[in-house]
Amino acid sequence: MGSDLQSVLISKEEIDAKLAELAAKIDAEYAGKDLLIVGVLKGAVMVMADLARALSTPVTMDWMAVSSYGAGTQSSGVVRILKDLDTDIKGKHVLIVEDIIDSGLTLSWLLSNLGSREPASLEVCTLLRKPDAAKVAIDVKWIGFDIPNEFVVGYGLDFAEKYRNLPFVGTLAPHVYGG
Ligand SMILES: O=P(O)(O)OC[C@H]1O[C@H](OP(=O)(O)OP(=O)(O)O)[C@H](O)[C@@H]1O
Ligand code: HPA
Ligand SMILES: [Mg+2]
Repeated sequence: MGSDLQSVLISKEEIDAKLAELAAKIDAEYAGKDLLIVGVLKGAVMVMADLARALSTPVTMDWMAVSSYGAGTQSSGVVRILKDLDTDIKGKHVLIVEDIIDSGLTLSWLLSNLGSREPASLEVCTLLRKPDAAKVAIDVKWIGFDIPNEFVVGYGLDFAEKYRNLPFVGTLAPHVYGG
């Protein structure tokens, strides 16, 4: 596992099973509708890739890049758009796909930003959520796992851009980030 990691919190098998479960629910919700899934770069790349392949509903995919964490383990609270959507979402059914909701600040900002573009519907699917870290309340329709308020890495999630390619979600040893 390497000395930088403290423990495996959610295994690859648990992630796969959860995404299959979420995909079945999303398929049922959007049957007969055109669905655009929007991945929030960079963290959501793994969830997007695996969730999209677990869905039976044909989807189109677009990406937004925002950043609020920089190189630290605390949200700066300031969300910057690094890359906007390529497509106009007016009148479309949009599902935002996230890796994690931590303080909720990123998603709260995204929901208001994308909501103002008048989509037909706007929902959220996230693999992880930290209920004890919430600074704003957000209505999230599909949640994979509620996790403790610890900094996690892997399966898209980084610490200073590292560890995104781990196939599981793990906790980082405090010495790595000065904890
Ligand atoms: O609920 P919050 O406290 O706002 O945190 C969640 C957001 O933070 C992470 O993104 P980050 O800004 O680190 O960019 P990245 O996806 O490129 O790593 C994560 O991917 C979410 O988008
Ligand atoms: O726990 C986390 N780990 C990695 N990136 C994050 N972005 C928000 N919370 C986290
Ligand atoms: Mg990050």
